[in-house]
Amino acid sequence: MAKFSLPFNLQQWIDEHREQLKPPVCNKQIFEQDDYIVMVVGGPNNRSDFHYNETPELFYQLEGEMVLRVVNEDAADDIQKSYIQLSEEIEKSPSKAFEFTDIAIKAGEIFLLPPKVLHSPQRFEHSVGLVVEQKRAQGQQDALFWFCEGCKTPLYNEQFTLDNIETDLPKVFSNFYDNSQNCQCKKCGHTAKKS
Ligand SMILES: N/C(C(=O)O)=C(/C=C\C=O)C(=O)O
Ligand SMILES: [Fe+2]
Repeated sequence: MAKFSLPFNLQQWIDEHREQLKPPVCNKQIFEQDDYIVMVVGGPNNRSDFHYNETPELFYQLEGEMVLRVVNEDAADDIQKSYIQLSEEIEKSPSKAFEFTDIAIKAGEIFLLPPKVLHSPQRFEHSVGLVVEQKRAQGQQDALFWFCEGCKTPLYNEQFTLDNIETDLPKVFSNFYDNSQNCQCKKCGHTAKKS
């Protein structure tokens, strides 16, 4: 027989787990069963990366406000690009600056991010949101990208298999920050700092 947890009070769950929503990502999964990845995410988080996800992400902001910074290289461009397309473009034009748009998501608002749109969640103090993602299919890979804060050109990216959404992202953060060559912009010399 399938195992499932009985309905519970989400606000009470949040109140009991608030202290566990810690940077850099501040996320905690609320179900063990993993057909969907359902997370509560607090703030302030500490993220300068952009997430590439082959599947959609649903954001429902419960308390306070967050900003989802998305990459829009060029308004006329299709922003749902595969990892291969993105990395080929970066290889072809490594000094091309990317552009970003900030999407504010306020308490009570819901937002569905399409697959393959590079996004960087910026979460503020005293904010809490619910995020729902799909369990990744076999062979499907996520990636994290960093762009120079000075000249907006690509600094580093890494593909990875997402098995555990609480622990897999910080491992890639370390791969980026622990190598000073990744963090130094070859175009303008600005260095990304872990805050
Ligand atoms: N939506 C994400 C994301 O990284 O894509 C968040 C956090 C953890 C999930 O991976 C977020 O919204 O803060
Ligand atoms: Fe994401």
